[in-house]
Amino acid sequence: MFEVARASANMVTPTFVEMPTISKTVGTHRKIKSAHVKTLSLQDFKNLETRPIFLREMRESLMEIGTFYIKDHGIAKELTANAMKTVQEYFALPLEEKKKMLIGNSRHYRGYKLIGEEFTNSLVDHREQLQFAREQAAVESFTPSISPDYEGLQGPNQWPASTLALLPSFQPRILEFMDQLEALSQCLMEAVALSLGLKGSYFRDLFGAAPYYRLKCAKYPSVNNARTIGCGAHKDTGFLTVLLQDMVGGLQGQDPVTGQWMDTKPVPETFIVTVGESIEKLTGGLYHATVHRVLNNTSGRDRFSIPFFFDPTLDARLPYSIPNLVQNARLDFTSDAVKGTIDDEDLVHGLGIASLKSSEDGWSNGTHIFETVNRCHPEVYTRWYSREL
Ligand SMILES: O=C(O)CCC(=O)C(=O)O
Ligand SMILES: [Fe+2]
Repeated sequence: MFEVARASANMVTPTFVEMPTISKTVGTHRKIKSAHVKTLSLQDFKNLETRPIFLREMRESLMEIGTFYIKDHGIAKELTANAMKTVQEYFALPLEEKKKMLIGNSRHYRGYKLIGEEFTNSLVDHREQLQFAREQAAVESFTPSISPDYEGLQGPNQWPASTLALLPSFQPRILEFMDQLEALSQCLMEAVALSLGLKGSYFRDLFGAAPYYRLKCAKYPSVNNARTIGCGAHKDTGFLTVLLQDMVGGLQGQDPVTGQWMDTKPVPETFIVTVGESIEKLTGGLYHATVHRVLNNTSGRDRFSIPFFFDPTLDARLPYSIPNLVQNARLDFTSDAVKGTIDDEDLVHGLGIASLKSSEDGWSNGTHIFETVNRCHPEVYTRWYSREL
């Protein structure tokens, strides 16, 4: 469906490209007037009077582009600024210090990754990375090549004592930021469910008590060499991504109709929200996972971003698609159930969640996530999971 473009050799600092107004139908449902990424206010979702408008805009954004900005999200400005600051301080540490936290040390795919060690579409991504996930005890019974691989993803993050001594607020700030992003993601998934005409708790039930999430902190150093790319073109693979970026710019999404790249400009006090391939699959393509990339950074300033990837619990089994989704018609979001004023049990379309969990018919979320992280960090697999162990 998409032509996945690569950075061209003469690519320079990105400038905003206003998309031409076009009207074209994609598949059976997608009518695009312009590839404009909307800004939605979470307060409009929380306010029952404005909720129907919010849901309409969310549905439209996810059908047409797959991305929107969220503002008034409830995460304090200071907390977000501190998270960004602590990430910048971490990346400024000497390489020897950062190497104490190498991702390869962790069976749970947590830690630091040097620049030039990740590839997307055979081109090296020009960024340093630091990975976290929910702080949990490891699965004690995990045995490589006997247990499902994905059980190995669960576990603690790396917190080297010397790093914590140098950056005392590092650990609490990261953990607090993940807690807040989890709460925001739960709320957004409730809105996604309602926007699809499902009951509000549809995904919450699917997500289980401990949704699996990952926080990726990235530094894209400013370089003179134009022949690299910050991060190659891809779709996120899971359910929901909530991304914080600084003011440098460089993130682009691909217009699903024209294939043109458009800048996802930094907007202060917002997060960028995208849905991934799992949602695209579950909705039978109704909701679109945006192809995106990060240009090579030649701005003269280092760029930092913090995407948060939110997915169901690792042992969840998911349906191949949600049956009976309304594909075309504009939904009427004014019913009492959508507005949260009555119990929304009656609103369920499709399969009951309980029957899915025990069913062998669905696909394994854990296996899907394991494949994703493993594609990005094969060195962890080689060290901890390979069959020769
Ligand atoms: O750094 C960014 O702005 C985007 C990164 C990204 O798309 C990813 O890591 O999946
Ligand atoms: Fe991405």
